[in-house]
Amino acid sequence: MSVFEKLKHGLTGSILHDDGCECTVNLNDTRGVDIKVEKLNKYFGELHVLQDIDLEIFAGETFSIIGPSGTGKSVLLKHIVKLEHPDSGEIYIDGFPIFANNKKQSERDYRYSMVFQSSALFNSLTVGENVGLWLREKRICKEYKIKEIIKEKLDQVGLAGKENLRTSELSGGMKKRVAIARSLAMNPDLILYDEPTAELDPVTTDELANTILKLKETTKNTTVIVTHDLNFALYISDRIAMMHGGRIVEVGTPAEIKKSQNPIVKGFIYTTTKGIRED
Ligand SMILES: Nc1ncnc2c1ncn2[C@@H]1O[C@H](COP(=O)(O)OP(=O)(O)OP(=O)(O)O)[C@@H](O)[C@H]1O
Repeated sequence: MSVFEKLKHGLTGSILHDDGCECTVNLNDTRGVDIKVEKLNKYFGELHVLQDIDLEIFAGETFSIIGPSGTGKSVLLKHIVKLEHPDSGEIYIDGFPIFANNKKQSERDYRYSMVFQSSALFNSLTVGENVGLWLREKRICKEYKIKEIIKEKLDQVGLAGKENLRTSELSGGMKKRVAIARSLAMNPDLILYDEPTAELDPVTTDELANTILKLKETTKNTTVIVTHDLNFALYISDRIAMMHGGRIVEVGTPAEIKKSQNPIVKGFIYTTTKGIRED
């Protein structure tokens, strides 16, 4: 399977040194990473999709990028995991320029994973097989340990005991949770979600929001979410950036975004919500 195929299925990683524990990678050393985007520009032909993007996402925070359709949110997210390359500018992860230098950053690189809009599960596999796929493929842990990890991750997303269900039997919300459990299997330092609430009904969206909030209590990773679901972003984020026309027009806490006097932000709030959830 090509790297791109793996990424399409939310699988990724950065597999490094053997630390002599029961897994070839020490999965317990998760940290949150700091992301600094500096003067990032991207063109697709004549289309200037990202225009001088400057942004800092702090280690461990849950950060959402909101904005109307076609403003470059997903393209920005793809740059963070190097699925796209900029025409100019740089992204620093923990101070390390990811485009300027291909050398390994330190003795312990960072691990990341992405949850795609479609969940992108393998339908021919069971829930447990989907969650353990990356660990098995990379032979990261012994089989008994992989089973433990699958159980733990399914527990964390509220799917305890569902290992043997066929993926095709699941509802959209359950698929999304399995996709998250699979992303968590490697204990990533950075987890990215592309439109996690797309295709979910309001109740399932609420459940997903609570799952992500609960995960925050037990994981140290940085979380970056691209969404046009403003209520969802306000509910789960530490901070939010609003994108419009390829630019970042506002960055702030949910309370600051709600009170923003920026006409673009006000317009977005007005047109996308029928009543913003109170704190
Ligand atoms: N690989 C590509 N080649 C050409 N144009 C692209 C490519 N990827 C994205 N675009 C264009 O870049 C612009 C921004 O796309 P992007 O997917 O980032 O939007 P978005 O803000 O995430 O909106 P949505 O929620 O609708 O996906 C769009 O006009 C899109 O058509």
